[in-house]
Amino acid sequence: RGGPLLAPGMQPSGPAAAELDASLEQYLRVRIFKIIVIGDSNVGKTCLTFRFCGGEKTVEIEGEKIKVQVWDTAGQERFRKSMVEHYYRNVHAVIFVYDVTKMASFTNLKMWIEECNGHAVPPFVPKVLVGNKCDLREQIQVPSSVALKFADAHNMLLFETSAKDPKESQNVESIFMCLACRLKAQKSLLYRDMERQQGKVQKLEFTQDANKNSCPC
Ligand SMILES: Nc1nc2c(ncn2[C@@H]2O[C@H](COP(=O)(O)OP(=O)(O)OP(=O)(O)O)[C@@H](O)[C@H]2O)c(=O)[nH]1
Repeated sequence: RGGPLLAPGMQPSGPAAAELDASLEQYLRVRIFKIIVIGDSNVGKTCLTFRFCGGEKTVEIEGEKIKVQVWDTAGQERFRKSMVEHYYRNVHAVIFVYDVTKMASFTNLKMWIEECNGHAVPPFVPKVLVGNKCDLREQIQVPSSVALKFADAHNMLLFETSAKDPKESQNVESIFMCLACRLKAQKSLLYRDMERQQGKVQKLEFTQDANKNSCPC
């Protein structure tokens, strides 16, 4: 990628060819995970996305490079209409965001979940709930206990964080890393399943695989 195109007869040989092969193989092997960020307008979706290295980052999990692509969506209806199909297409994970200082943004989550389900996002697609703006301690309207109950009921993990507080940047990072780990764990199960169908693996080892990925969450 990015290098000159070589005419037939000018192909590199020896170590140069091996290097080219290795980098091509590595390039082709990088899997891309698409994560979308959803929630009311002004809850901090764009700020959270930017905290995660401007929205795209290649991470290494268990020796495998994975490109995590975060799609920031618009909360306002008038901006969403034309784009919404595009956002949900082939999505690998979903992050629902609310503002801990705005109860309405929390109660509206039901509507966002319905929208997500309405776009046929399969149930196995991992979803997490993020309560943003925790730095505004005096203005908190959504108690953690209520959010946790909601997250449990919808089979999601809950993260409370702040996209503005630099001390929380590690926490923001761990939201995306957690999803990347889960996705990688899912994919390796898929690969094992395919190998099993081809008679290469005798038994599926779900627990062992999950442990191997040492997910931070
Ligand atoms: N105090 C505080 N303000 C935040 C935080 N995250 C975002 N903001 C502010 O909240 C406002 C909205 O942030 P955005 O990231 O644009 O929100 P959004 O959800 O992308 O909004 P839409 O694009 O309208 O859907 C901005 O003024 C941000 O500076 C946070 O963690 N703490």
